[in-house]
Parts: sequence; structure tokens; C-alpha cells
Amino acid sequence: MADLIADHADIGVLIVTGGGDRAFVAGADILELSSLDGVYAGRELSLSGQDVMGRLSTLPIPVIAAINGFALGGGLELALACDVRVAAPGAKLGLPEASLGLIPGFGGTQRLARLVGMGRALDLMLTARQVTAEEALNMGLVNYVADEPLRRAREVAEQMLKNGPIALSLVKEAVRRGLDSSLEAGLEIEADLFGLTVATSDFREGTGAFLAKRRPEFKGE
Ligand SMILES: C/C=C/C(=O)SCCNC(=O)CCNC(=O)[C@H](O)C(C)(C)COP(=O)(O)OP(=O)(O)OC[C@H]1O[C@@H](n2cnc3c(N)ncnc32)[C@H](O)[C@@H]1OP(=O)(O)O
Repeated sequence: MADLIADHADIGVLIVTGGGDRAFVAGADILELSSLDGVYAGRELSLSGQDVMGRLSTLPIPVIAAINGFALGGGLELALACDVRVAAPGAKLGLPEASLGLIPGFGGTQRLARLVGMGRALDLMLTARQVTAEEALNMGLVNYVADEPLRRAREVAEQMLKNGPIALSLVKEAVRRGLDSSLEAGLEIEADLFGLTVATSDFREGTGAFLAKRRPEFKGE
């Protein structure tokens, strides 16, 4: 997917959703999981799933999950690797791996705790319970609840696309790298990336357009 995005410079935002109206993703195939044997095979599966989620989360464009039904296990981990989540009112979200005798292996233990805090993340993983879209909204697990999540995701994407594409990419990078650092190191990263944005034509265009009271036309340069 990263290659696909790199080859199509005109893609400004990626929206991920499920086919049909039952599920975003109901998780990894439990039949397939059941045939896993040995520590090594389990670790390899986890690493390859983490790699996919990592590629998604480090794309240089915003990624929105339109959660149109169940987002469970690996399905919620996929949504967690996105930047913004929009859920249908009837969506159910959870990390039920412990009910299968597993722990989440595609980044869920790390990304959920970073997103909603350790206490809420531990509650969800230790109970293996599913939460409604409303509960997910209240805990900050999703950003929006909308009857038509794909449509709402497109509206959010339209808002993002009005902004400078380099700025969008560097906002993601600053937040992501900063979260894994001390405050001091994170501020250093922010200053470096802020400096980069000041060197872009988009910065000239954005500030110039504001002062001229016109809409900016960003070129991603
Ligand atoms: C590292 C990553 C690890 C993981 O992701 S572990 C997997 C985490 N996911 C789960 O544990 C979810 C398992 N599925 C369910 O709990 C339920 O399903 C649902 C809540 C999603 C839906 O429940 P309902 O509406 O009652 O439908 P239904 O009859 O249970 O499911 C329809 C068919 O779909 C199959 N199915 C659902 N999820 C999975 C899955 N994750 N892997 C394999 N099969 C699945 C079922 O078995 C069934 O199949 P049939 O019609 O043949 O009885």
C-alpha cells in the first residue's frame, strides 16, 4: 500500500472501510489461527501483522477508518493504525483476543493504550468486551459517530484536503515520533519539522493567501 501511495502522488487521504454493512473487520481468521503451532510461528505472524499496521500508520497522508460494523481483534488494530476513526452508531469495537487465549498481536496492546490510556485499554483487553460506538466516542477510541460513516469520513477528508499536504504529513510525523520520546526530545522533533515547513512554498502560499484574503492553492512543495 505504501508503494501504491508513493506511485500516486495525487492521493491526498486514504479511507479504509469494510465491504457490506456487517463488519469493518471481525478480526483474523480464527480457523487459520487455530492451526498456529509453536512460539516461533506465533511471533512471526505477530511481526508480519505489526509490519502491515506500521506501514499504514506511517503513510505520509492522513488515513481515516470508516468503521461500518464489527471492528474486533485485528480489525480494531487496523482501525488503531489509522489516524482518525469514524464509527456507525451500531458498530461494536473490542480486542477479544484474551477470550481465545491470546493477546492482541497486531499492535493493539501498544496503540490502544497510547490512544485511550492504560486503564481503559487494560479494561477492554482484560474483559475482552465489545464497546458500542457511543462508549468508544466517550473514551476517545473513535473521533466521530455517524449514520453513514463513509460519507462522514469523506467530509473529514475534504476538510483535511484544504490544508497543506506537507504540513499534514509532518503533523503525523511529529505526533508519532514525539509520542515515543520524552517531552524534550518531542519538542526538538517539532522544532525541526516546523523549520522544514517554513522552507516550503506551501507555507508562502498559505500565509500569502490568508493575508490576501483568498483561498490557498497548495502544491505540496
Ligand atoms: C492477531 C489478531 C488476532 C485476532 O484478530 S483474533 C480474532 C478476533 N475476533 C473475534 O474474536 C471475533 C469473532 N467473531 C465473533 O465474535 C462473532 O462472529 C461476531 C461478533 C463478529 C458476529 O457475531 P454474529 O452476528 O452472532 O455472527 P456469527 O454467526 O458469530 O458469525 C458469522 C460467521 O462468521 C464467522 N466468523 C466471524 N468472525 C470470525 C473470525 N474472526 N474468524 C473466523 N470466522 C469468523 C462465524 O464463525 C460464523 O461462521 P458460520 O456462519 O460458518 O457459523
